[in-house]
Amino acid sequence: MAEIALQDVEKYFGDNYVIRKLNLTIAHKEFVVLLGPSGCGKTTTLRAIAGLETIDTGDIRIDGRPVQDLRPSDRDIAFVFQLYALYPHLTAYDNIAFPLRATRESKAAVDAQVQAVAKSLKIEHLLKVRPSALSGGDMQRIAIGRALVRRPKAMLMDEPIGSLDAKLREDMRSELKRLHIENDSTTVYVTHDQVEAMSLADRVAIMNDGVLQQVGTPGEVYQYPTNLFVAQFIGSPVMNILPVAVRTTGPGTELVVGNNDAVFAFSADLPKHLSQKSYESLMLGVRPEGVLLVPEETPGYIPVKAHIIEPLGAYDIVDLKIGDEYLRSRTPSGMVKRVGDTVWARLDEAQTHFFDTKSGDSLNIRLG
Ligand SMILES: Nc1ncnc2c1ncn2[C@@H]1O[C@H](COP(=O)(O)OP(=O)(O)OP(=O)(O)O)[C@@H](O)[C@H]1O
Repeated sequence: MAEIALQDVEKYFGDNYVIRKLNLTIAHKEFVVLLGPSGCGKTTTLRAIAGLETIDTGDIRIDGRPVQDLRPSDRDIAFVFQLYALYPHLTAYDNIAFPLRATRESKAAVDAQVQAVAKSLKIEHLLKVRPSALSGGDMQRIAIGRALVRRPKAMLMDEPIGSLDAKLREDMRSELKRLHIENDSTTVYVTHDQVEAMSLADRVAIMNDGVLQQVGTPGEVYQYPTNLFVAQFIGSPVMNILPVAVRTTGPGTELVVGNNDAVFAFSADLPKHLSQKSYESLMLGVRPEGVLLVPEETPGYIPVKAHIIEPLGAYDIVDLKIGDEYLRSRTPSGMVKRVGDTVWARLDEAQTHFFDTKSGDSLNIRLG
């Protein structure tokens, strides 16, 4: 069992808060990713759980037991850093076996555990090698092996694959996922890479400026972002955000962009209170896949001009210019032939979001 609970946790460095009123419970066996831009307090949160950093107020509990007064070594938690922190003079085998030295287990028992971890990480052939002769990916496998060998209740990982090249990062992502399934240890993982977060996490906890913004499954944070920050931090290319006004018509509603530069028809009725909001107070959010394009004039679609086309192989990203605003659309590759071409656009109502401009909060209007 290892449930990690943070309650009203706050941390200050001097007068600046780094973590503010953080409430987050990581369930037994859960894989939670702390995601956010550089400096938002992710590492400090992780170090506080590990006991490497004190907190100013609040409570951190592991399996219900307050741990603030426990030393890091008494918390039964393993830590993997971005930089491998291996002992250069020891072989991979001895690096992995290192945490078991203090346990006074027999040589045979230590060997069995090291071999089991090496097998699971597919590094049996590297055990006699010293770190200086290993690639970055292999060094990180050894560092993970050293963390796993103790069978800790919980694993804390701080950007463990951040320094690897793109291909290796992808391989390691799948391996980390498999290892988590095999080992079942509660995992808290820090990254600023949203793709990594989405692919690994049971739940993603998004932080900004020391404040937890939203916690949810990758699907929840992608589909129902709680505010403009989350909406634009999750997803690539980023969600389109533009000021709009809502106009009620006979059969439905219209969304007006700019000075009548584009008027998108909505078949669904939008809540009446939206039409009272002005351009300054209402933001439309729609992901590029929610901006639907067709090459020919079609009822329900409005004409727009292609401004930039980015061919990405599997699909294209097409920027449309609407007055002073831009709207990005994800389209089948080659559908829009040339920059300057007129194409026809409509918004997928089910994929639209509305935000209050001032607070940035989602108005929680779900259509479709
Ligand atoms: N020991 C310290 N003394 C003073 N300020 C600190 C200390 N450690 C961290 N900070 C500051 O606290 C803030 C949060 O740092 P933290 O490392 O937790 O952020 P992060 O989200 O993990 O960022 P990164 O991804 O860049 O590591 C930063 O502004 C950082 O400069």
